[in-house]
Amino acid sequence: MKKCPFIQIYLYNVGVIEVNVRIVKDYPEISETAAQHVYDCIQQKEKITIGLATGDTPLGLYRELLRLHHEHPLNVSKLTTFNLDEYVGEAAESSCSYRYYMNQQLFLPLGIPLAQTHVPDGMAADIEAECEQYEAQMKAVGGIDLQVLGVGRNGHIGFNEPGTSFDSHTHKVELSSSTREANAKHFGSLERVPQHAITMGIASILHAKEILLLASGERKAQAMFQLLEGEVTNEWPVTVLRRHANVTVLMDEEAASLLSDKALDNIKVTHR
Ligand SMILES: O=P(O)(O)OC[C@H]1O[C@](O)(CO)[C@@H](O)[C@@H]1O
Repeated sequence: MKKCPFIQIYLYNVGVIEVNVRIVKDYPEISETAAQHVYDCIQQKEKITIGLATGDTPLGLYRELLRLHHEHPLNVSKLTTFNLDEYVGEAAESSCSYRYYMNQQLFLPLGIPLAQTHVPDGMAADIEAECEQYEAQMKAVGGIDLQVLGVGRNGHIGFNEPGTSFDSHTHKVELSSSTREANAKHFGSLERVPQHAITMGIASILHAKEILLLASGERKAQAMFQLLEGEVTNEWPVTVLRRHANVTVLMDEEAASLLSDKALDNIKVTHR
């Protein structure tokens, strides 16, 4: 991987916390950097479990990862994946489901056997049992090595909306109206967006050994400000990442646009 500035922010008013932050120019650079990191992690390990996200943000990562894979094929037999979330009531065949998204955007072109991929089953007759089983499956493979995350405008991670307990595990959630509105474009209308989803909980996410959060665009600037300069609070679920020992936040200049001079003064630039 080419050497890139690796920036650490120390916010002294909340004790010394270390969040690795990389501010790159724009979305294509986020995608390339993230894909290279994921590719390298897969290459380096004998066996790896990766947590994956949906939404618009990781699309570039998946595209770039496939490009790298086509240049120098990955051994996908050592890869297991777990997705963060799924809509309740959307079948795998529905073009609005996250299973469908993952199959199209990554799994089928990558050639990974689908049995090695996991997405919560939004059609399960017993959603609670499905949530428990999903947690058990993650545990059975030894947990997630690298979790890729996006972030909602309101700071949600996975589908953990503001107010979600930091102790939560995989569970059923009611989606906030802002999240449903943000995702309405994929369903054709707001009415068609499911009211509920299954999501890994915040404790499930924090259990990952490493977390890579991607944030692009001005829409994410407030969440980035809260993450790096606000209080750790479940009103902004993303802020919980400050409690994790190995988080990298990869954002573009627009997503970094609300960071204060004080925070930027505390940035130390090092190199990988
Ligand atoms: O990447 P986007 O489309 O901005 O979405 C951000 C977040 O919102 C979700 O799509 C859920 O609304 C998450 O899966 C994602 O991390």
